[in-house]
Amino acid sequence: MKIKNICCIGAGYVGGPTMAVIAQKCPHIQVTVVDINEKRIEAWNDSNLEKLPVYEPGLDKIVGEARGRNLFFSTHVDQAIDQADMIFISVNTPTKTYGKGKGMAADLKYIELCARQIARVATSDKIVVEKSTLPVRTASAIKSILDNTGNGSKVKFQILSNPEFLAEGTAIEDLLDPDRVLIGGDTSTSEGNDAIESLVNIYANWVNKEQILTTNVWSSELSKLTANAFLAQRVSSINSLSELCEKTGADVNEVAKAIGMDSRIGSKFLKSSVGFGGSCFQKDILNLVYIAKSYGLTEVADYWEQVILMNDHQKRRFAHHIISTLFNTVSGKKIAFLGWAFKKDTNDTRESAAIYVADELLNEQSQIDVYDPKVEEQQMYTDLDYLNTRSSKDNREGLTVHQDPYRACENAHAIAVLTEWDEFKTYDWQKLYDRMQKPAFLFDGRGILNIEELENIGFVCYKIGKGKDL
Ligand SMILES: NC(=O)c1ccc[n+]([C@@H]2O[C@H](COP(=O)([O-])OP(=O)(O)OC[C@H]3O[C@@H](n4cnc5c(N)ncnc54)[C@H](O)[C@@H]3O)[C@@H](O)[C@H]2O)c1
Ligand SMILES: O=c1ccn([C@@H]2O[C@H](COP(=O)(O)OP(=O)(O)O[C@H]3O[C@H](CO)[C@@H](O)[C@H](O)[C@H]3O)[C@@H](O)[C@H]2O)c(=O)[nH]1
Repeated sequence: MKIKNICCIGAGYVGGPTMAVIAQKCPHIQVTVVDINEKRIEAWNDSNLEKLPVYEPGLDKIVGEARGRNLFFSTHVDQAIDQADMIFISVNTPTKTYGKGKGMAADLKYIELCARQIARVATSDKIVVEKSTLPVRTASAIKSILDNTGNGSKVKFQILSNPEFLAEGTAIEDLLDPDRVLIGGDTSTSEGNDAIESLVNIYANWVNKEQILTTNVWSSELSKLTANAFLAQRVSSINSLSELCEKTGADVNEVAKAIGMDSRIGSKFLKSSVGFGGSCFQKDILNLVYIAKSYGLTEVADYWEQVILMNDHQKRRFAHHIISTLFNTVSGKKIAFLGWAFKKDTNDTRESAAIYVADELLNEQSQIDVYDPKVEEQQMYTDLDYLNTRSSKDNREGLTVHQDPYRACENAHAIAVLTEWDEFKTYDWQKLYDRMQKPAFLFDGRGILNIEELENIGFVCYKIGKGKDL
């Protein structure tokens, strides 16, 4: 089947950039991205490309090129579903916050709503593509809803799994030049194979066929969770060793370089940090743990859960190190945060380590002053309020947001680097030092600053994973 019209449900961090790239690379296909969030759609349609709801390097240019030509953002979900030959579901699948599986399982209510809506609205055959990250075997639930509700008896549906592997901050490069594209489908029927081929042909407009991998649906669904678990495991592994480095006089960056040069290990994802964040790693590993438990695989579940426990420890450890270094009290002391996003080059803050470190320090009655080049003030308060640790009013009193890093650091007792934004390396650190309380402490949670230079200025420095010479 030659696809002419695509609908994507969910205009978020995945739906927006992914569809923008498909539209740019396939001018012959009309792509409509729909969302129930009117504000988000308005922002995607803003004539000022700096106001797009997702910040990603290079995204503005691609949206500018394709929008209005064959890329559209709309709130008319039913209409877009009905017109499409292929529907991507790219809605959020957060960790459940209630009921059975609370705190572990993926909440699939948005996925189910989409499936029911497609079944209700569709009047012609559709290929439905799972773009969201889903527990293994979700496709069978979607198929059952599609086949048994609405027009399901008259209209034929094929379900594909096409998980997205882009990382935020590099989404456009990842989409334009992916390591692989994974497509899972019903390989046992000719209709299933035709559907797979339709999607392969879309990606083949810019991705080499050798990099487009086709599998059965369950392998595809499980590979996504597995990839994230392996990546996060590397970060937790190196973070666990950062603590040992600090005790023994080793330097975690040197250790990472030394082991990463072994081609069997590889050098990527070995950067020790204040802990991984982002909307995916924690959620997807918890989901994997939940699935393993639900099959009675206790050892498998415990093995992967440790990746999360290590990450929680790393965030807490960083906050406690700040407190103990500042003479065991931060009450009334001003701590400047450089960075709030979960990594550089994104405005996304979901599960950012900064939120948890701030929460620990606010519990100790510290005053926090934050500067982040891309995160909006309101988002930081929403992140803290979401934890439900204290009142909104207390969060606003405890945390102040600045537009200027030098103002954020003025009179601070300490600076903590929580995100690895490149601009932090270019600051006039002497000027920052001069404006701070003394001793001026610096906690580099991302290992990006030149500690020797900062110590020469007079800073008392802590760099994650760097032990003192014994
Ligand atoms: N963020 C990433 O880097 C990333 C990468 C790969 C995969 N994923 C996966 O992709 C999925 C989406 O993630 P995201 O970060 O884009 O989420 P997001 O929260 O940024 O976007 C999801 C959007 O879906 C919309 N939505 C929810 N229900 C809807 C409905 N019934 N009809 C129309 N719109 C609806 C929401 O309003 C929201 O705008 C998740 O499953 C996630 O795990 C995310
Ligand atoms: O060596 C490293 C690498 C990453 N991180 C941290 O790990 C988190 C996640 O980073 P990254 O994986 O680069 O960003 P995400 O956007 O969360 O992307 C991950 O999650 C996505 C959602 O599922 C997947 O699509 C991607 O392939 C996967 O990399 C961030 O806090 C990083 O700072 C480290 O601390 N050290």
